[in-house]
Amino acid sequence: MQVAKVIVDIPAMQTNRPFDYAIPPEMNEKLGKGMRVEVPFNTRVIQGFITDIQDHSDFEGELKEIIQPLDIEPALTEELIALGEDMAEKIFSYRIHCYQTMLPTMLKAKYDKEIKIVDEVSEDIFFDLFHGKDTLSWDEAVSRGILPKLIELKKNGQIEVNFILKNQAKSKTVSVYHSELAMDRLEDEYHGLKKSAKQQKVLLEAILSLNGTALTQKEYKEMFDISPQTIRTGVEKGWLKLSEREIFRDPYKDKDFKRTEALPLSAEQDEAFKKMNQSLSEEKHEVFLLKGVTGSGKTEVYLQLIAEVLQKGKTALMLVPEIALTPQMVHHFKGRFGDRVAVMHSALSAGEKYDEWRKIYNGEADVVVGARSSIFSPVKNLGIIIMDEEHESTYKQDENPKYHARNVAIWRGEYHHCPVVLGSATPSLESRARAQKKVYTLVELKGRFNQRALPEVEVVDMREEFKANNRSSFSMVLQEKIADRLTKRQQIVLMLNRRGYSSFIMCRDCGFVLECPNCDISLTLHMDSKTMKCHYCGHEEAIPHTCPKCQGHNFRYYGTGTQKIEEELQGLFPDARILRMDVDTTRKKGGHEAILSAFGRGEADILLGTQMIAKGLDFPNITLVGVINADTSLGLPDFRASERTFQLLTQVSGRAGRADLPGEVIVQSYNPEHYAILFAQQHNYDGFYRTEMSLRHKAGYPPYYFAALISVNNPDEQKAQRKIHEIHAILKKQLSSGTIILGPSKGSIAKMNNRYYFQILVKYKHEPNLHPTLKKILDDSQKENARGLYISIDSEPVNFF
Ligand SMILES: Nc1ncnc2c1ncn2[C@@H]1O[C@H](COP(=O)(O)OP(=O)(O)OP(=O)(O)O)[C@@H](O)[C@H]1O
Ligand SMILES: [Zn+2]
Ligand SMILES: [Zn+2]
Repeated sequence: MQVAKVIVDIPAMQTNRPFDYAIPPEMNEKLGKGMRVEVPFNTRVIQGFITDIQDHSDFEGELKEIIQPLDIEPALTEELIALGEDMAEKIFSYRIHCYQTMLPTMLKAKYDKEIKIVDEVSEDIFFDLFHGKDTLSWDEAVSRGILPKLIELKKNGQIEVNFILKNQAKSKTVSVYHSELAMDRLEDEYHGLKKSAKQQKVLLEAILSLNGTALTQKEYKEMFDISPQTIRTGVEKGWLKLSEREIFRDPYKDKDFKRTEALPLSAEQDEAFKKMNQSLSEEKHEVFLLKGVTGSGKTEVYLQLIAEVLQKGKTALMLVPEIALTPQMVHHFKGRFGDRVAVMHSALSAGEKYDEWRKIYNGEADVVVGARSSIFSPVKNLGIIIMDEEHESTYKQDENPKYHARNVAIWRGEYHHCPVVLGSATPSLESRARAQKKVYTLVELKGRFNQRALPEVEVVDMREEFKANNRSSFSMVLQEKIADRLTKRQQIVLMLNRRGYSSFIMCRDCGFVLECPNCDISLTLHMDSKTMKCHYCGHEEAIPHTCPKCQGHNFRYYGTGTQKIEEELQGLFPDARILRMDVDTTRKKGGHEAILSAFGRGEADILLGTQMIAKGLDFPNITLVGVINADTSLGLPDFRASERTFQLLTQVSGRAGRADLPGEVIVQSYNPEHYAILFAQQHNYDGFYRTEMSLRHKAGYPPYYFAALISVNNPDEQKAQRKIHEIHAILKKQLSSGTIILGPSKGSIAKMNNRYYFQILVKYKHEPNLHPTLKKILDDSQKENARGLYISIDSEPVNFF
């Protein structure tokens, strides 16, 4: 009898191990590891993943039988099965959660499926199994009990399974407006307008700058503040044409990518390349920290390493922070490797993501470029894993399973005996410290490509500006430099640092601040929708006109949003063409790309945005970068605040002067003597690293200590509190004296979605007892879990107090 080990879909400690199921005789030799199956569990029928197949079971009682397979080929590779097992253990997660995270949404959803013949089959099969048709519905195959036969056919590559999208027939389009008029015709219209036709002027300017690009009404509103009414006027006057645009569209699908060839490497690039290529040819697992200043040409080194890997018939995984999946990045990879590249980005629909996943699964793509979750791509025969901007906190998933893509990358690199390259101009302290200890191999690119100079950085003391009666958000020197670049027709990037920063309103009379009724935070003001929103639970309400507490009418609006800054900037420079990039203007699919491409084409003089503009941009004409407020991220109650600020300033400064024209950076600050700002000014990563390390050492923070954050939440504040004290007592008893237990304290947000949060932070250097103790706590709390008490453990918290 064949026995399948199955991880069932019940996320609980007791079920966090494989259960044995008998494989019914007709499915003998057909089922395989990684396939999903339906199994009976207690009185229910649930799904599960087969993790192994054996010929006996140690289970004493009578084994239940597998009901039916849910796949006709494995959804998970053997590698991913093993990875999920290790991962669950390390991060205190459930194996079922880890496995589910690895799969594209499409596979998990309840779509109708059909089986299609894709290669020649025998007459018997065609007539008996498929009843003389090319396709067969999944449900029919199940009810006729022929899945085992189909598994065989799938193995031979004769059939494939397709999802039937219910809404496929429905149009997935939105209305967009574009202009088909020639430039000079539009110019004529523009000059023919009456002085009073202000809105129409704005519209024509926008149309001119868009150069035929089609936008939705909403995009017009958000990018240019043009009302739907004005759009209608534009249509009536024949300036704009209405058409339909697909919403779910792979923005890169129809593009032709110009093929590029490998560029001759600089001496420094070549040296770095050779070092890493060494472990490629030795098929050795080694983790490299590629520390290369902004503009040093890391991308070309990545491309050439990947080319080597492909030459050897292997595959490559290239991770980038989501936001860096710009057309530029995609161009680099598609341009060099063509159709062999699968790009996984959030702009794809579930169906398109599944298509890319399948391309990878079937080995039709051998280079995968994608954000965090693509670290689980089912690539076989990996030759290299590269993680660009390795310091980015988006590589850590905040929700369960709380994994860090860097750790997963290293695990997979070990599995495949291949190198892992962590690249950054501003490596995380953790990685830099590991390189120091020779756990990682440090490879450096110290200069910019072509010996271009790093930009000159000037720090402006905003307290002095205030004293000198300058109430504007822009210092005098920044205003001068902007004016200068505008006349020289060079481009400017302005960053508003809004980390941990939001707009809210306060009553001037009594100090009342509007808070979320469900959470313990103030509501954020959104001018575009004219509402107050909670960023945690989504609660939304109208902007109040009277104070609920004192009935006053004098509200003060706090938090200078990008929108307000834009208005101020436009006031100072009425002729400047400004593109704004923030959460509001990029929310929709492709918004990010549209803005950046427009800027790249020179359709605007100034790109004004939040920290999302700091990364990856490589535009030759940017000669001035301004940071409007360097300090907001310093004030955060987060031990990484200085590190984040240093990284952000260094990254954004790095956008200036990347080509022939030299760059300049103006950093405005109220703490101009802060070391994070000074080291960023001097482009002195090593100095920052040393200073910050000694501070972390004194304070007992990572990377000197490891940390684990245990958090408890319950709708009843007292229950949650009681539990956290219980846990505290256990930890005190079990852990050694060298380990620091902080708390219990209220969560960083004490109340979220009507649940109360309490937490304990454990800091340790070597604590063999921690893992078993925490596992036991989780185990014992299972029964309570059912009553709405949640315990969660983050083994590598990114944010804590
Ligand atoms: N070998 C080369 N030959 C010609 N141009 C190169 C070469 N290497 C890099 N460049 C050019 O130098 C510029 C900077 O390179 P790249 O964008 O890769 O920098 P980076 O190290 O990724 O910087 P950042 O960390 O700021 O993103 C790019 O315009 C790139 O095209
Ligand atoms: Zn809320
Ligand atoms: Zn009031």
